[in-house]
Amino acid sequence: MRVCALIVAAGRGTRAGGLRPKQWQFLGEMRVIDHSVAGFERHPKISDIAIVLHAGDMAEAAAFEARGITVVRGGAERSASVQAGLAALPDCDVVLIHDAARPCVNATVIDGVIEALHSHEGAAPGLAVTDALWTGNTDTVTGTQDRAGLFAAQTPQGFHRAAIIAAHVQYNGIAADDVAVARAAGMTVAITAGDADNIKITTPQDFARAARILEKTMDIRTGNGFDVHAFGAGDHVMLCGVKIPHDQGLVGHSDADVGLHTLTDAIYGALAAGDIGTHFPPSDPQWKGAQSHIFLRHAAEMARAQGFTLTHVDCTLICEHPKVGPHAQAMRDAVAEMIGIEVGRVSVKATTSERLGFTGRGEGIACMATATLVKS
Ligand SMILES: Nc1ccn([C@@H]2O[C@H](COP(=O)(O)OP(=O)(O)OP(=O)(O)O)[C@@H](O)[C@H]2O)c(=O)n1
Ligand SMILES: C[C@](O)(CO)[C@H](O)COP(=O)(O)O
Repeated sequence: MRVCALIVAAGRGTRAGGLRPKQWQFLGEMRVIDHSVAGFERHPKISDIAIVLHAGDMAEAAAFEARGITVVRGGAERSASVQAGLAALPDCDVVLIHDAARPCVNATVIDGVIEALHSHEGAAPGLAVTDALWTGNTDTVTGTQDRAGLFAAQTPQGFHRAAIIAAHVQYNGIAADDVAVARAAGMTVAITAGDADNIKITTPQDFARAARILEKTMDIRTGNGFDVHAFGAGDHVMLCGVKIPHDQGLVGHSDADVGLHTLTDAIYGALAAGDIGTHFPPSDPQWKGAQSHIFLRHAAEMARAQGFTLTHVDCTLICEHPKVGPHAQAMRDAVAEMIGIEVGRVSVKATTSERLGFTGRGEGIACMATATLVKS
């Protein structure tokens, strides 16, 4: 299932105040909209992102477009902005529609919506109302309201793409959200787990709340890895999961895939969880001749179990031969499959050492790698 995100940011933020609309104001180092977009950019299941901007903010479009994000001009009401975004959306099966004004969205909330869309036409996060509810005028309670069965609606609200486009076309009037539009068209919408931290910035006080939430929840880690294997007898080498015919092999306890070992160490490094030898000791005979994807999958699974999303890996192989370029795409595909992220987040490249040192003399292959992990 191909999943797109549509982030609406064309409102004027009148209730929040400030010199610029709320989505352009800063929360720490980044603007509100940047936090919201980053929540989807780093999510491994999101393939494309479109954002909707106000006509007066289109000067901001180029910076997003340079990152591969589709930008479209919004309308006077939120639902008009959503419709403009839906019309410009890249090809996908389902779309998650999110307020730019919700910068603290996390991967668990997004995952819940995506999961529910396998069995429902629509799905959106909600929080059961826990406070007592009153009706009132400005300073006096005029009545109470039963809270049973009431939910506070959040975004992202997810739908099968064709169905929500049709629902918006036939909707008359101004909708509170896309769930209202979907339900008016007869779609069923599942309620998934919302998060009290997934607040919408609406009033001036919400900026400080959102900043506290982001400070508390964001954990970004970078790990690096380095490994070397010597050439020995053989007729092929394994590099990043790809078998490459060569007049020598690489020597090692396992299949000696120097690329996968380095990537594995980069992930363990980001988790501060030792190195490949800690988890798969070379003294243990069960790993003799083992396929190295076992090690990389273990590291990626460990990251996931600790609540991290692997957002990017970058690996540089250092050798004179074999030539890596013709195999780089197959290597990227293989690594992406092993660690369960999009291939666009996997980089495999190579360099020579200009005939200097042990790699230059063709005695072995070295590799360095970086992995980025995010918990939000
Ligand atoms: N014509 C509009 C109105 C709203 N939005 C977006 O819809 C989200 C939720 O709307 P809301 O919080 O009501 O934002 P504003 O309309 O900007 O706020 P206000 O009502 O205070 O002016 C925001 O990300 C906002 O930018 C939009 O894209 N186009
Ligand atoms: C879509 C929404 O975020 C759901 O809670 C909300 O309805 C949009 O904002 P508004 O404050 O209701 O305009």
